[in-house]
Amino acid sequence: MDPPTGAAASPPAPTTLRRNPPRSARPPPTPLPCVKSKPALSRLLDDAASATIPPPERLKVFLRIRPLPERGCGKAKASRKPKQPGLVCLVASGANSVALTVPHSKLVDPKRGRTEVFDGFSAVFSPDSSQHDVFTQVMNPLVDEFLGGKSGLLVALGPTGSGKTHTVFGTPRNPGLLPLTLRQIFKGSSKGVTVIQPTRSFCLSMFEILSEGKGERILDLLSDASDLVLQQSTIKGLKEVFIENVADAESLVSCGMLKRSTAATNANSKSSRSQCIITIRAVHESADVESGKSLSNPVLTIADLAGAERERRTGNQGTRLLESNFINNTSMVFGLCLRSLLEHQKNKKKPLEKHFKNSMLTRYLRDYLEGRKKMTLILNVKPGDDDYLDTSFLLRQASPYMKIKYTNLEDSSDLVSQKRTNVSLICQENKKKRKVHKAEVVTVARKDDIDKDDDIKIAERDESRYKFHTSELQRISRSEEIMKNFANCQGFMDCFKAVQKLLESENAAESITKLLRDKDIKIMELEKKLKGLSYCSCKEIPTVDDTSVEQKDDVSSDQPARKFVSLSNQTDLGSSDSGLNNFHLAVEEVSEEFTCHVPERSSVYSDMTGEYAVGDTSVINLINEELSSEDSKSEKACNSDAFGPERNVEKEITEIAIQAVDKTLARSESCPGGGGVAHASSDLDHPSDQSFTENHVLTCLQSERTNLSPQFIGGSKKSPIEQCEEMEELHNITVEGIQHNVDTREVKCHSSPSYSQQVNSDAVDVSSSQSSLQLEGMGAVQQNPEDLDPQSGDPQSETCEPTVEITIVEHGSIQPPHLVNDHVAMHPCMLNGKSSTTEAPIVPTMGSQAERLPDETKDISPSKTCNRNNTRRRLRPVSAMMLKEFTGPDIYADTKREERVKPSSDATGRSDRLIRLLKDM
Ligand SMILES: Nc1ncnc2c1ncn2[C@@H]1O[C@H](COP(=O)(O)OP(=O)(O)OP(=O)(O)O)[C@@H](O)[C@H]1O
Repeated sequence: MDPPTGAAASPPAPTTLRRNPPRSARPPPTPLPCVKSKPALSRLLDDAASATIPPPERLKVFLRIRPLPERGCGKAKASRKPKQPGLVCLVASGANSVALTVPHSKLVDPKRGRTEVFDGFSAVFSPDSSQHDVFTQVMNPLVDEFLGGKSGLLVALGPTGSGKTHTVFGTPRNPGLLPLTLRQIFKGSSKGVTVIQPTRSFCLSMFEILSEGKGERILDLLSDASDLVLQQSTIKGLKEVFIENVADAESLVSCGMLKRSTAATNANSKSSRSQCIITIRAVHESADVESGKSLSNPVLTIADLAGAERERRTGNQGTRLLESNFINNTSMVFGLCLRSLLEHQKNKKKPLEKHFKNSMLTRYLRDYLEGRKKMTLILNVKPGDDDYLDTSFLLRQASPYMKIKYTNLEDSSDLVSQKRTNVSLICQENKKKRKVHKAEVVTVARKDDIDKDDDIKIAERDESRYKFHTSELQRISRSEEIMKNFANCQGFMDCFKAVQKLLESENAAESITKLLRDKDIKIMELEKKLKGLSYCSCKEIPTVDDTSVEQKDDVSSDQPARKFVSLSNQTDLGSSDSGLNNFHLAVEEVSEEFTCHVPERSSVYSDMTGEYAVGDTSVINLINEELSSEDSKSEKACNSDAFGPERNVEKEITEIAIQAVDKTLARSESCPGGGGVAHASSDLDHPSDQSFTENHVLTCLQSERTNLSPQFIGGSKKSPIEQCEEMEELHNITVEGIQHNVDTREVKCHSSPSYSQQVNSDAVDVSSSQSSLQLEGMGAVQQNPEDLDPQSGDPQSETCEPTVEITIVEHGSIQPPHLVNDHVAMHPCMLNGKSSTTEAPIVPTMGSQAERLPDETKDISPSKTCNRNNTRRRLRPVSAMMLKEFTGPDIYADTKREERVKPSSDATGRSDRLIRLLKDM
């Protein structure tokens, strides 16, 4: 055995001055006796108590200083030089203390050295201490307790290359603590106090915890089995080999050491890469018969931890570096557990942290790390200056562990009862914790599970809680997603609703707009009707105006004459009173219109400007003169007879108009532009023009008969209802008949020269015989085959004149043929010298049908289009007049309306006169 280490074996004292006293190396001051303060009785009791109750056992911490490495040790053989005395930083200053001196290379101020004394160790072994010395002081107490039935643990700590493996295992020549322990076990108690029962056997197991990537694994060093599983503090599947003698045991250990993971580093040629744990379990084959108690199975555990490594020193890379991390982490966790235990013992309020969970080693050694079993630490340090940091770190870290006390050591004699006691103690402690931390339900619940037997339940509970929280988190995240989607959908729905509302509002706006348009249209129609009514009420005979305008359309420059003609019609159909008034208004209107048209005509007909202006003005003057002279007569006649004088006024007005027009024409014939008459007649030569004119007139009648009716009837002084009925019947019948006749004639004019017979037959079918005669006469005159152009087949210009004349005369008065000629000649188209037969029919039809105008008047000068708007509605009364003149007697032939027919008899008379005129022509 090695000689016990002592002060003689320690290196020489450092030469550096101790400027700073050691912190905790000094023993605590002995309390001074206070005789006066305590009575004698109490002092006696204290002494007795101190004598009977030993102080609580503390954690034993031994310090072994390895000798300086020799030259050529490991990979660092070349780099390491033999240490010279005085180059060490750590020396044993006492049996229980060491002095750590800061090397000069580490000093900030080289002149100022600094030495730290670490005291309180159970023993300090100098570099020259033998293995036996270490075993005697470190391992014998543990072996004795083990053999006495108590479990114990020895852990070798220290940086790499500090001699841990050497201390534990040693060499064949210089065996370490484990071989010595085995020898001691089989030898028996060193002191001979306790004799091991022959019935007890021992089992040896050996395994290592090494890193596997970033994890850990347990490897059985005594078997070839696969990885072991750590459950609580028990390793499942660990092989335990019964050892019967020291040789077998040492053989097993030797085999295990061969399997241990080691590697060469810059710090150690055979550096341990794993935590190696050897357990010796004592197995009692029979119970203690005398005591009647089942003997416990103590376990003696020896752990050779891998030393902490500094990367700079080791130069590890790759796998070695991972191993270094694992080693350092395990060492750190081990130290944290001890520190936590120490803190907890110092301050009970501080919870015992569960750092043991962070590594397999600490989990396996939980009972020891939590102070329930005895543990002994042996710190291996290197004294060289180069190892100052490692040494200093270990001393600073592990020196406080010696303060750890064992107050709740388990009864090794009865493991079952000890376990129950432990459980009860832990439960009591947990109850206290529950009372203190009632509010912290979760933490308290977790603290309730300190009992190691409940670890499975804790794990299951944690797992269930984890699953529950995971499911809750998933549910919450799903709910959040749903809410987000719903929010998006809600926003989309809001947008959609807003769009729908917009569409609805747009639709409503459109419908309202349509309604407004309809209302506007209705309002405009009503306004038109109102204007028409007001116009009728003002002039009493609206047809007069229409007639006059129609003539104005035909010949714009002949408006004064047409006014008179219309006025004659008006007086013929209207009342005498209103007729006179309207006559004045018409005269004024004629004068105004004439004045307004003068520039237009002058611009268009430049060669006729002066004459026409003079002629028209003279006509107006003549009309005014005649009106002024005849005004008084008309008023008297109107007052005397409601209907009779109307005829007189009509005749008078007609005569006045004829006279005025005659005068005008007489003047115009004398002018150079008078040739326009013949020219105009030539434009109307074509029979189709006649038919076209009539056709348009009838078309106007069809389209505007509702408007014509009140106007037309308004002049007959009938009740509104009667007038409406009469006019409706009149137009419904006459329009169809005349339309048919005119269409027939139009066709006949272009197709066959014998069309007159057909026309006659149609006329007989539709209208009365009288009207048929008129139509026949017209047709005979218009479409006499003899009058047709021999070349083109078209009727010559002369044949058209009566037709035009008839049209004008039928308006209410008999007019001389020259008036008609003049009427036609005044048409701008004629005056422009356009002799095209296709343009001639435009004269009466320009305003009758707006739809035909664009096609039919493309070649018409702009001056012609100026009057189109006015000519539209002013042809209607003319047609109406014609209808009344030609069809009135036939329509009113009904016996029930004999009285109504009476007024039409006058028209019949006029028709007769018209026919006679035609015949005369
Ligand atoms: N007290 C001692 N007397 C003689 N040699 C020693 C002593 N301590 C250690 N050694 C030698 O130092 C070298 C390293 O020792 P050891 O392998 O035991 O260190 P270690 O702390 O186990 O290192 P690691 O943690 O890397 O395994 C070994 O060759 C060993 O023989």
